[in-house]
Amino acid sequence: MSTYYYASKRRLGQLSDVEDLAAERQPTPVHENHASLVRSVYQTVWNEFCEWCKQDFANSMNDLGTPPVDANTRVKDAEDSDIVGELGQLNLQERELTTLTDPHTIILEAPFEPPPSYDSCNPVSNNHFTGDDASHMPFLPLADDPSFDWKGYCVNYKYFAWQTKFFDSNLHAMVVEAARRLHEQHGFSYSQIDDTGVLPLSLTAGEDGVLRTVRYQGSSDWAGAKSHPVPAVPVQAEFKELVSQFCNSASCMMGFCDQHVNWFPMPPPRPVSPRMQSSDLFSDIISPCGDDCFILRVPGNTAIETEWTPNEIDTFNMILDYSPDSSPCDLATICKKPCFEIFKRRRRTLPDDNIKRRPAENSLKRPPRLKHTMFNDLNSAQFKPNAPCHHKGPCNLIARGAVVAIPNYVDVDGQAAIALGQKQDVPAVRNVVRASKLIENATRSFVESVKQATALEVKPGSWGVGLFLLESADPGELITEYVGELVYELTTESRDDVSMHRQRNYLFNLNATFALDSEFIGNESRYINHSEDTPNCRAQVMMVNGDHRIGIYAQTHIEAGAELFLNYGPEFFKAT
Ligand SMILES: C[S@@+](CC[C@H](N)C(=O)[O-])C[C@H]1O[C@@H](n2cnc3c(N)ncnc32)[C@H](O)[C@@H]1O
Repeated sequence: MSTYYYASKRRLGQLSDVEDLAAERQPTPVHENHASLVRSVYQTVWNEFCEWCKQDFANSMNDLGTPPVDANTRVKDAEDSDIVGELGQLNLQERELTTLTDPHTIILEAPFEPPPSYDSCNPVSNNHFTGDDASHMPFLPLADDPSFDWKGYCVNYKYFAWQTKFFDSNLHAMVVEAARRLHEQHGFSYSQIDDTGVLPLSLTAGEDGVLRTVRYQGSSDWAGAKSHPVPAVPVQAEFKELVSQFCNSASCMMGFCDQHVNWFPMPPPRPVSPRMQSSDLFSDIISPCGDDCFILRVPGNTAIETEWTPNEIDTFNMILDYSPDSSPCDLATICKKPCFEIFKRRRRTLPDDNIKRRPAENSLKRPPRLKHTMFNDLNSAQFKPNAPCHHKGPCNLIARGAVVAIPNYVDVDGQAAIALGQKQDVPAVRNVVRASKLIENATRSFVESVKQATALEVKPGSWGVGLFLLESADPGELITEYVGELVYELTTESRDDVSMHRQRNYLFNLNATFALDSEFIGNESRYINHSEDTPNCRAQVMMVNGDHRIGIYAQTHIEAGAELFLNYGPEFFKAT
């Protein structure tokens, strides 16, 4: 039996609605079912798009070409006419050919030397957040270098870039146009279209649904690419997504800033298998966490237990999924439950028989290794967020620069944390306002200092390229800021492999989580070479408005024209 569909602005919702309309409206083409109508519309759109593509391509090619040679045009001089005769297509009408020489052969004495390897680096003025690029491998670096351990390098990555989703703007445009027609002309809802499973991209599914990303459709001139369907995403979801694009650093003034907004969200943490059986948990405890500590309540204890709500149980189970070997004392604090109850529940949830004790490191993974090739602020072990600066004029090592953390958490002394919940408290709010003012001033002070920092020159130095001062600097003076990509641990490891091989490294260790890499983007500070004995600069990590930033300061008086040196630290040149 065939089903009839009708061209209607009305949203059909259910297929049965269609039959109710049969008496009122003229039937349009006959189809077997929803899927075949979707297929037919998509086919039409596809054909239209391909036709347009051919035409568009032909137009583009015509735009590139010179006007066709006019058969009546006379080529003026004999030399030119010879060439026209020989090359046929070449239009020399407009060209001035002055000299022509006979072709000759150049015999090379020796093959070309391979060009020296070089580092390209895009100039930037502030840090860019990259995070972790170790999940997919964009390309195999040094693929033509047999001495590069590419197998070792691949271990750093989960998969190749071409295994990730590919965004095809043409396909996207066709799917959107087919959806628009199905919705507007045939009354399909977007989820009905999805349910047929015919279109190659889902319209509504989660973050990747085509309707969510409809604004990325590209700049195609095809008429279909310009007619967007009404987004099916609920307003709240759309709003939530939009808000998430704003910088989550309360003190950052930039919309869509690439340092704070995570455009490529980190994958969620992966569940971890427990390695410790119940008895192992005792070995880490130095002293009981309180009267309810599990080490005081031996098995068989009959103490009355508290009631656990389903929500509390869910939270506990979720924490166990990701951190199954945490001590019951810690979990007691997190879950706000007596420690011995945590211990008992853990034993029930993760029975000892199911726990395989095994070595900490997965044997498939490369063992962790020391990062030898990162330099850092030599005082980083004592790193404390610097206090807000109250001084006038630029920041330097003596008038220590600017500040601290997110304004909502900082009081005027840069010490006491003010909980967000206390914002209604007037003195606290006043402090917050004053603190934000200080932070604003201090940030400006640091940024201005960097802008006004000393003039520099990059040229061949003591080791490859070096950085030179063009005017003198006094001790403590800010010379420049070290900027680059903020990368996570895994990315640091993968980039380290390439750096080690090329023996050129631009990674600056910021803290346990982040490093700054100026291999691909950075400024002139990436060229500062190392000197263990006579460094004339020093690097210092500072908190500026909630971000780690690295100031490069003069350590001694430096004369104009001198090359700058940092002490990279004892680990940098150690071989693995
Ligand atoms: C941050 S970069 C400095 C700029 C580098 N000279 C260049 O040409 O791009 C660090 C790299 O410079 C080289 N380098 C710097 N100081 C050195 C030194 N004292 N001895 C040997 N190599 C040094 C090493 O290759 C090191 O990995």
